[in-house]
Amino acid sequence: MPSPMVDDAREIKEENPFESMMSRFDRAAQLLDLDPDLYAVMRVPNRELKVYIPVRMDSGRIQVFEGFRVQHNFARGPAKGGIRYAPDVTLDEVRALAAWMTWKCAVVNVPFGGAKGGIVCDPQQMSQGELERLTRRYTAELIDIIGPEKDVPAPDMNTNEQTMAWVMDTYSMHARHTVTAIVTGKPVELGGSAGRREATGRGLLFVINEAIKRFKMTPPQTRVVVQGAGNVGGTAARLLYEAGYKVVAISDIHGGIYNPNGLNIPDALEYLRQTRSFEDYPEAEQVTNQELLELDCDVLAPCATENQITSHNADRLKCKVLAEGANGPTTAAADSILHEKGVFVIPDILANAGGVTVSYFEWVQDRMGYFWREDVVNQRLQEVMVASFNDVCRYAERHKVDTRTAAYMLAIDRVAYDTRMRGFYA
Ligand SMILES: NC(=O)C1=CN([C@@H]2O[C@H](COP(=O)(O)OP(=O)(O)OC[C@H]3O[C@@H](n4cnc5c(N)ncnc54)[C@H](O)[C@@H]3O)[C@@H](O)[C@H]2O)C=CC1
Ligand SMILES: O=C(O)CCC(=O)C(=O)O
Repeated sequence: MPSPMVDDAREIKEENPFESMMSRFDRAAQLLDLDPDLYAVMRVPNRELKVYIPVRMDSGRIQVFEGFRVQHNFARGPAKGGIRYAPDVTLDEVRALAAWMTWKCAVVNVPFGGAKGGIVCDPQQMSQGELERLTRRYTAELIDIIGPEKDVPAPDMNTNEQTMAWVMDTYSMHARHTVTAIVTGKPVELGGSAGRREATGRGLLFVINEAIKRFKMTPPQTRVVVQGAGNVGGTAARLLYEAGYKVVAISDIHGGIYNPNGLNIPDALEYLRQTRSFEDYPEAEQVTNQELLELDCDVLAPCATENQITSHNADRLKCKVLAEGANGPTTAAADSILHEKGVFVIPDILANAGGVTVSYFEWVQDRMGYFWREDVVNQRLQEVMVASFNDVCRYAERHKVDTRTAAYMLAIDRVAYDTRMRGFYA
């Protein structure tokens, strides 16, 4: 038996998202034989900002929250990435998420770099007024480093269209005119794009459609398990259900439900909306999030948070396809286990890139002042997702590497090319 201390040390390292991101980056950089100077530039973030945000709570007292914005890379354009509100956000997590944005934007070839923001808070315990004051003050603290040509925030876990409307309004107050292109994921009525709300889940559907073709399967033959029922998981489950897939399980943070014959997803999501939990949902077995990941299925779509598939449970997965809707749901230590098992991985930086792709469309529409129909947005999203899926698969075949390594290599290659051409590291 390993001593608990040794085991704990390994666990802490394995579950640090920044370590997971860096170990994949290093492997891809090595396989690309990346120039050492470029490696030195690309392995670190461009800028990290830490802010302390005083907020007057409803009680009348001031509470000070810690917040971050990490701008990882600008080589391909303005930095881009969401803002996360959660009690356990750390700087290392935001660093990893910012880097993943750089690689993701490069995989789908949109002209952005990568950034991410986070505030350590528990939004479930805060009123709308407290959240609004927190968001406005955080935006004011970032005002010098964000902007349509600098860094364009978007929603992530526990933030939404309302949060983005507050960011846009605060930025616009400082600019003395309305600046819609400062954020994406806004309400459609305020310059948001049709289809952005569903874009990450829809993008996931498009790449799953491509992946099952490789197994000669059709949607009705394909059993899908979805972890998470928020913007990404809830939307993906609904769209997969509407496309004829058999969605056999879904969960939220408290646990999930399973029916091997398939769930009625719109009904289950409505139940969740009304009762705020899947508990006691009829005609389904209750499962924990750990049990859900190990269910017999064809496609497993972790769409909740990081570190769900680790060296401890990867060998117990039963899926053929792992479609990573969340950022970083799999630790680097689990990669080789999945590879040996022959699981076809659609890595996060490809699988969940539908969100930032439509965010790019939103930024373009805001700058044009001309808005596209939803079917046009969805059609263009499909083109990008299918082309990017094929790019990654071709790259994997040509270089004889797994799909995750291929996605990193493709992304790093593109960012390195632009960095070298600009010459700003010289
Ligand atoms: N919203 C977006 O457009 C994009 C989000 N992502 C990523 O997708 C993931 C989910 O984001 P959203 O759906 O936007 O967040 P959300 O806040 O709308 O939903 C998160 C869902 O995951 C569940 N959850 C949270 N912690 C959990 C845990 N420990 N175990 C099981 N379930 C848990 C929640 O109950 C909720 O159902 C995150 O990793 C995020 O970074 C990636 C690309 C774009
Ligand atoms: O839409 C965006 O700009 C970024 C969404 C996001 O945070 C992500 O893809 O992880």
